[in-house]
Amino acid sequence: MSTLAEETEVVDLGLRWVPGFSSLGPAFFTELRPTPLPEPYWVGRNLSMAMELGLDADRFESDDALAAFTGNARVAGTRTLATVYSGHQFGVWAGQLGDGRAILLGETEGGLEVQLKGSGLTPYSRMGDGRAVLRSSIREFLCSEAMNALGIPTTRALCVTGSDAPVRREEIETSAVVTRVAPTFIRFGHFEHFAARERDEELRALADYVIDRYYPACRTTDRFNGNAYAALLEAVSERTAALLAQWQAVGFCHGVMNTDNMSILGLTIDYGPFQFLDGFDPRHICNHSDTSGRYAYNQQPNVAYWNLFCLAQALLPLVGDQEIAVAALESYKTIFPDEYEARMRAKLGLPDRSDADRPLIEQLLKLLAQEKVDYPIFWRRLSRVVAGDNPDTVRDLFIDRDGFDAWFRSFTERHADISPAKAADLMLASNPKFVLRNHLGQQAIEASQRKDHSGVATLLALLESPFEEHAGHEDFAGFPPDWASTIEISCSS
Ligand SMILES: Nc1ncnc2c1ncn2[C@@H]1O[C@H](COP(=O)(O)OP(=O)(O)OP(=O)(O)O)[C@@H](O)[C@H]1O
Ligand SMILES: [Mg+2]
Repeated sequence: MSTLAEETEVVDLGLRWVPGFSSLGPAFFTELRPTPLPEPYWVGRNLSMAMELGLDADRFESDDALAAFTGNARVAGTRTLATVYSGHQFGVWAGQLGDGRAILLGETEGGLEVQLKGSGLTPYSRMGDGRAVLRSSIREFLCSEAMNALGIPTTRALCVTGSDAPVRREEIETSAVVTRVAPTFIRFGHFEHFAARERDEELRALADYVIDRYYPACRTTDRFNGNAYAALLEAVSERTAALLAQWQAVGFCHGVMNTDNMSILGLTIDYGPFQFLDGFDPRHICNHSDTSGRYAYNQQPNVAYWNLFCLAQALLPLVGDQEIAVAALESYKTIFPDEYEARMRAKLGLPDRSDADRPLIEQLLKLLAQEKVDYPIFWRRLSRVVAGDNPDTVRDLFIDRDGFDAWFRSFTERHADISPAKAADLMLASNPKFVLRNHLGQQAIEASQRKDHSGVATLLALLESPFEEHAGHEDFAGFPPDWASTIEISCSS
């Protein structure tokens, strides 16, 4: 851990910083400096994120930026810190956790927090080394941006820097730092931390901060007799429901839905063992360490609700009434299915809702699951069929042709009164051609490990506009190779 007394180079990135999270006071964090990494190099840079941050493109390419985003130089105007949180991991109370390898640089004037993940030990590192490996940093970098381009709320990623400094996981790997961006990185676990310690004053300060900054409408609501904390719980619950609907519709498995990995803003956070489904298997478990399948794909909506229940428990001292707290979670049960159905309707090219939609979706999912049909390819091909391609391109994905034909007849009947051009447009904008499948990430990672970072840049460019055709890049939109199923992604990162 670098103490504040040590002197490091100071660089000016031309960004203006505001106190943000640090204004909450020292009960919420430890102020400290990142630990430098030797001889850093660029692995990936995201120019569009830099523009959103207000970071000048030339400055972003500079050695100053390389040093700043590795944690090797101090950024003028920042007060770097690691925050404390607790959480439930795999359904069990884990006690104090905290940013064990993430250090907050600060918040920009534009209201975005910038955080370095993998930047060294903190008081919350427990048994860890404070580092992140290149492999997992590239995955986080690419997936953050892929999710954003899919329109799914997420923390963002500005860049990845690497260093040959060794880190020990199952084997020796090299280190990297991913620079993440979000309005706030506050998690359910931050609230659980102060609730578990019965520190109501800090709990209230945190809730007030979150309401004032991110949910101001909770102050003026009539819901729950004007109980702002119940309104906050309801708002978080609704955002989480909408997020989960998007994950399920796109086929995203998070892999570690612990309460410390649940964003108070309903953002996807902590890209560890995540996976986009290849073949559609509702029981798919993407995390090799998740032996019981607690976080299997089809469990995610229920787990999110369970996690919201933990948040409700944490907020109970502020809400003041158990019945109100439970009532504030109630809308999850209607918003999740409604949002999910809306997403699936868009994937099916249906602009308006009908009672026939739910059975149409359910029958399709049953068919897809029966044969583990490739999920992204099915949807993209179906979109192209509505745009004019031969239906056999989809039919050929199924062994049970009769089953598919019966479903396709219902699908065609449902489309009878819909303009094919309109439906095709909706489908091609709802069913991505490019998703960050495990094997694509793996290829880019292996090249980067050989110091060829061009694969990261290529993937980023495709994933930043995943609904475009990108002629000449068909290889990135094809079936996964056989070896893809042997990739094991665990919590080790
Ligand atoms: N290599 C490490 N060194 C120190 N702490 C770690 C390390 N890996 C994980 N942790 C800590 O263990 C806890 C659980 O880790 P988890 O995998 O959920 O998070 P993470 O991937 O480190 O980060 P985040 O949730 O910020 O994306 C967190 O407190 C995290 O900071
Ligand atoms: Mg985490």
